[in-house]
Amino acid sequence: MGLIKTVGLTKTYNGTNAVDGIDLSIKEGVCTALLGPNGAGKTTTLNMLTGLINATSGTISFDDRYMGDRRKYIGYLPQYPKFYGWMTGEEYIIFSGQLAGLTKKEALSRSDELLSLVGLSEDKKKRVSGYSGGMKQRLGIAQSLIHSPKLLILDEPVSALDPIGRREVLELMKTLKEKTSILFSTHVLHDAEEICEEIFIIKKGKLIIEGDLVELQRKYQKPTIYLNTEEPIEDWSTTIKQKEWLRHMDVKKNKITVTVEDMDMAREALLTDESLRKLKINSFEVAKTTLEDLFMEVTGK
Ligand SMILES: Nc1ncnc2c1ncn2[C@@H]1O[C@H](COP(=O)(O)OP(=O)(O)OP(=O)(O)O)[C@@H](O)[C@H]1O
Repeated sequence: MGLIKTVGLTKTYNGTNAVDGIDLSIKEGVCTALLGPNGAGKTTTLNMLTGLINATSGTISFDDRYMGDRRKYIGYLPQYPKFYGWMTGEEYIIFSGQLAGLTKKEALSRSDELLSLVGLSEDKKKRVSGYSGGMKQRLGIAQSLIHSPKLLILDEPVSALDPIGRREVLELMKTLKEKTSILFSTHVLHDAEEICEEIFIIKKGKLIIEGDLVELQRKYQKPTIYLNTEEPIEDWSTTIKQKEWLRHMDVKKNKITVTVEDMDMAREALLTDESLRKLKINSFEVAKTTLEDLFMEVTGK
């Protein structure tokens, strides 16, 4: 079984399912992204996994090896973490450590270790109010690791950051995933593609695509021809519909997207097609669809 598994996970607010029967299995030793547009239900899902809110229905189970309250095994960084700006980074981590049940001495030593891990050793005596966005996120990640969790859950950890902050946090996540399983939410496919092995795409509370990132990238990498004509195309598609090389065709006014099995056959057939030759062609582009195309399509962007 996965490190954490949900069956039929559902959260209903005012009669509407914010999360609608999601079955997830988060693997150990893997970085997983929960992807989806705004309002898809990512935060609600993560909040149920962390135990911050209760599910309306469905179950959440942690691997049998980890007994008792699952919060012992989860480190969590919310989407909008709050810090005491007047504390130094070090004081904040020590304070968090003591809240997590460490003695002051243990918290001090753990804070040294964690602040070094997140690259904040040199700034540990500075007040948090003077930290950049990226530094604050890294401090938040250090805090979420205080009790050595098995699974680190990060809600949109880079969304609010400038490019430098994003890079800092993504690089840190790459280092952390070597030691800790990570589940993070994002609405940016590129972030997931950069650091994840597994992805779950949700939309309107439902899971629509899941699996190994490389397999999904391969699966959705299809040869495609994008055709653009001067005039809208009327009923041209009927000649193409029967072709064995055609996988899918989408005609929108003067734009045709033809996803094909065999690019050579398709190219030749299209370029010699009588009805097509009568059209004024503005562009004929040969490319490959990507997971990004699919993501854009399913998220309606
Ligand atoms: N406490 C609440 N009461 C009522 N509706 C809520 C509550 N929390 C979330 N929702 C609704 O549930 C849906 C999912 O919200 P959620 O915050 O989980 O989405 P999200 O994918 O994290 O979006 P974002 O990227 O904008 O944070 C939204 O329609 C939201 O308005």
